[in-house]
Amino acid sequence: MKPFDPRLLRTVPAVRAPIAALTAVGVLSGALTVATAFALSALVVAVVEGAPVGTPALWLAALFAARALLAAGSDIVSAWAGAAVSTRLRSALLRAWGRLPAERRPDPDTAVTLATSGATAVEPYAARYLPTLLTAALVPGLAIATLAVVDWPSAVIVVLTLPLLPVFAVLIGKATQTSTERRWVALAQLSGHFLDVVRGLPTLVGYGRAGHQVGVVKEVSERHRSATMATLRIAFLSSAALELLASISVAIVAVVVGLRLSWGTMSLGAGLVAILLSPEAYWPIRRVGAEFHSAAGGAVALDAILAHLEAPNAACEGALSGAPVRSTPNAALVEVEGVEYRYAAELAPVLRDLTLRLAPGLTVVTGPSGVGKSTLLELLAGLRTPTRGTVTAPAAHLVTQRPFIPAGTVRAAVTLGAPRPIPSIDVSASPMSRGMTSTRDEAVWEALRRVGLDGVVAALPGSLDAPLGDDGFGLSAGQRQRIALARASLCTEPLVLLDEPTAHLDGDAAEQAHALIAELAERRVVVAVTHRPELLRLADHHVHLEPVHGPATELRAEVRR
Ligand SMILES: Nc1ncnc2c1ncn2[C@@H]1O[C@H](COP(=O)(O)OP(=O)(O)OP(=O)(O)O)[C@@H](O)[C@H]1O
Repeated sequence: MKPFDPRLLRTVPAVRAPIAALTAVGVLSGALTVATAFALSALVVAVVEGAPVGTPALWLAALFAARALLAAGSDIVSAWAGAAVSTRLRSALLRAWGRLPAERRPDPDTAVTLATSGATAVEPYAARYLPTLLTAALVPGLAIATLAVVDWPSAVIVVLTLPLLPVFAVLIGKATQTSTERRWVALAQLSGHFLDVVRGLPTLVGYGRAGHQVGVVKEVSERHRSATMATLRIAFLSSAALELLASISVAIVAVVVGLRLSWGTMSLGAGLVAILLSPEAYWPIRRVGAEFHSAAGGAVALDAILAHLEAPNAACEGALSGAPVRSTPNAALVEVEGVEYRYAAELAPVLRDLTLRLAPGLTVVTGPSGVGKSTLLELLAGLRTPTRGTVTAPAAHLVTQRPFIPAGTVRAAVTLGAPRPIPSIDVSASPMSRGMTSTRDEAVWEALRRVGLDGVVAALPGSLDAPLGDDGFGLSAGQRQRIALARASLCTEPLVLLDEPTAHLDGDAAEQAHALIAELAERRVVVAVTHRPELLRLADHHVHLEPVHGPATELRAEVRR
């Protein structure tokens, strides 16, 4: 954990302006403090000597007002800067992960922690700690230089005692680093575990094991609590230690000034300025110590976030250096050349030495469970990178076994991923006229009609605007599949990949869906993994995968009808 990580300014250039503005505010406020010390001592001297107090009092009031205005302005700028930094880091992370193939993306626990609490934790680091650090590099110099002019012995005392503060701050910082890292690991475990529990809740409830998770979450939370308390203990102790050191140093200056005043070797004005100014030399460094503790979590999070933001570059370099990966032709050509795929280096390959050339039309992929059919679709979609060989494919639209349905309206679920505007389609055959308000809605109704869902949606309150819960809550498995197929019919990608698209459909619904798939295959390359003989009968090409030697899969047959 470095006190200052210049990668933040490099990777998120947008933060430079707010940090510079906050630093300028800090330095200006330091300069005003020096001026206030002079005005205050002039006022006291005037009172003691019975001189007119109007001018110094006016100056003092003006300086106090300016400092109050600056403090308010700095709060506003720092709140804005903090929010801007975390928002930009979050979107940079999501963009970077979106560009990566699935197997290079971080695991969901890490991703959730970094993009939520991680990015938020950087706020105090960027908005408070960094400006304070830069202010602390400038303001003590200003205070010491002024002291040297007004009263050089006081300046010497400050110069000799000031370095003790950073030395102690570094020693305490080392202890904080370990405890902060421990707290961060505990937080990642807590959120990861919580995510797993939420995901598996239906299964846990089904097996009567949900109650047990309460104890597990409690135990992980307890670990997080004790790690947080350890960090807070160090933070409070270190602040107290730095305060004590600074107070002793200021007391030394005050005692020496007092003695010299009593001996008559120093004027009252110079003595007052020395006593008022010397705390200003220590104050910014003490504040750095305090801010460091509130920003320590952010510094660790920032380190992890920047490592993730820099990783995609490394991945791109790997691709350019000749590793076999997917290439994207302009034509709708789909080729798989000598492909091997392993989920992890230590695991046996799932696919091995697979070579395919897929022509326009419907290709049906069959094979026993676990043979690697879904893996093949993910390779064709570019979500996975082959460990050996090449995949050449145009942009693809993938319908997975359990399609994702966003929370929102039926319209949003059907048009997810559809181009804007939706390409015009022939709706003359559509009997559905209710609720048609625009060309986009007409296309949505037509897509729903093709999968036999138009009647169901029209009967819903709000029809296309009917709300759907999280991940399509409220839809049956078959309706979810039909919405995904309707979505596929609106997409324009030249390659359509369907993983068991009609597994949950029977009778008429399956027949309608098969007809739609065959229709899609008239214009594009459609690859469907299925166990249904009805869909196989419609296929132009058939690819059968079989495990041959051990766990690896080889292509057993490619039959052209
Ligand atoms: N994330 C993963 N990590 C490790 N192994 C995996 C992972 N996902 C799948 N596998 C393994 O890869 C093999 C192929 O899985 P895949 O889902 O491609 O099979 P499939 O032919 O589509 O099966 P099904 O017909 O049951 O859907 C299986 O043995 C599976 O256990």
